[in-house]
Amino acid sequence: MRDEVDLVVPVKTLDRAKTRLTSATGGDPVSHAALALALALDTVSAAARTPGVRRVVTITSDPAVASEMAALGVESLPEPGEPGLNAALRHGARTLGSSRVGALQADLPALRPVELRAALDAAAGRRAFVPDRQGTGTTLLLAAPGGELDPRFGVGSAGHHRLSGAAELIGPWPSLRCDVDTEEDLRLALVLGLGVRTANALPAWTT
Ligand SMILES: Nc1nc2c(ncn2[C@@H]2O[C@H](COP(=O)(O)OP(=O)(O)OP(=O)(O)O)[C@@H](O)[C@H]2O)c(=O)[nH]1
Ligand SMILES: C=C(OP(=O)(O)O)C(=O)O
Repeated sequence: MRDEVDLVVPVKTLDRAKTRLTSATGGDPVSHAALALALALDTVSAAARTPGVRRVVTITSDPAVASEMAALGVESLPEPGEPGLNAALRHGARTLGSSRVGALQADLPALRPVELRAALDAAAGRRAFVPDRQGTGTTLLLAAPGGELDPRFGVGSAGHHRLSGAAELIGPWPSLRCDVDTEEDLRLALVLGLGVRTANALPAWTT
């Protein structure tokens, strides 16, 4: 039987999220929040449909995000007292107490379950990470079974995860490596095939 994994997905409050994408929505805060939410919902929906992913939990202090996730059947945990992305992920991983845990970024709107499954298989029981398409950031970090996640997300996180001893996984998984930070990333994700929520929240320039 396949090893099962529980995934923690961090989501900032929508009014602070995806600032590098602000120009894509013409500076309109309502459209921007809708796009940021759609990115996260499509990511989580694909992750939850991946065989062997037992549970997906978001970490967020935004009640609108928690409520939309609940409508998908996905539970949310509040942020811990300690600020920051890595603190949120450590808190989520420890709260879940899973036999195997991973952290997945919330901005993968083209994510295909078959590609996430292939990356989980490639980890083969190791603590491992998948770099983003530029090779500098990280889209997925997996703990070894029973091991600590030890997240080191932030600028240059691929290098930090590599230095921390995590195995680097690079495979034919464009949808897993295409995190959407900028308009250029959004255009590429559109070509790969966006999830339905992001497709519906796209700014006018894409149509
Ligand atoms: N819960 C939580 N999630 C965070 C925090 N910081 C970043 N994230 C999430 O971590 C993921 C990766 O962050 P980034 O790719 O930098 O996204 P972002 O911070 O929304 O985008 P920028 O504002 O453009 O930097 C996104 O899903 C964010 O929502 C945090 O402090 N708490
Ligand atoms: C926080 C990260 O995301 P990005 O580089 O996309 O901001 C990361 O990759 O560690």
